[in-house]
Amino acid sequence: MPAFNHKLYLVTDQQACLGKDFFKVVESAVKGGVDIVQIREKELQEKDFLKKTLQLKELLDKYNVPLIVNDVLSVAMHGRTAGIHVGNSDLSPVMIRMQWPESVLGYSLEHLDQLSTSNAMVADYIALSPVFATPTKQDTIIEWGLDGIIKVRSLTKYPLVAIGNVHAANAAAIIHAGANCLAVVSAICSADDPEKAAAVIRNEIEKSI
Ligand SMILES: Cc1ncc(COP(=O)(O)OP(=O)(O)O)c(N)n1
Ligand SMILES: Cc1nc(C(=O)O)sc1CCOP(=O)(O)O
Ligand SMILES: [Mg+2]
Repeated sequence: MPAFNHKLYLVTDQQACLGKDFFKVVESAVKGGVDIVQIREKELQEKDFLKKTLQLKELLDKYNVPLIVNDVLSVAMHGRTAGIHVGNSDLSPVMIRMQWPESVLGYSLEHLDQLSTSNAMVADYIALSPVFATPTKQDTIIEWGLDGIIKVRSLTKYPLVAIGNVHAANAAAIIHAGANCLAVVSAICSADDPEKAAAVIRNEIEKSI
């Protein structure tokens, strides 16, 4: 199982880029301090998803930043990416681990009782889904909040990724509560200056660990 030592995780969203060039947004975010990227495409057919993934991987390889694919195992594997993120409506982490043992595998935790399942156990990191409610993804079940992070932290040593309405102003509190990594969509993708936005969040993280 690869170590997951990342701190600032960009989850891409073409729409959230608000018309800015997708690849420039990602490159700027990496220059600002993003150290892992997930490509999340809900509208693209598999062929186009793979094409965009390969293009993004070529860019990220120059910075030695790993690329994770959301949901689609075939794209993640054919794109020779670092791994995959799945939630509870996707192919299960247990099935993925059997087919792709060396992948970086992320799993979304939506209930406390999922923490002791084999799906959580085979993952490399656990995403608190969502830490705060967000307009970017509305089909969520709970809101972990800071108390939820503290609770999950007390029960597991797995790396915890906080996602959902994460931005510069709450970054320090989320890290202090016990998250290892912050995952961000709109606070970086929708910023006028994604490099600066990433740098400010990264600085908050570094000050808080
Ligand atoms: C880092 C990270 N955390 C959580 C999610 C959400 O995954 P999931 O619950 O499968 O929902 P979708 O992203 O597929 O809508 C994520 N993608 N990344
Ligand atoms: C992709 C995603 N997954 C979530 C989850 O709760 O599992 S929330 C989310 C979107 C997070 O966007 P923003 O940083 O703009 O709030
Ligand atoms: Mg999913």
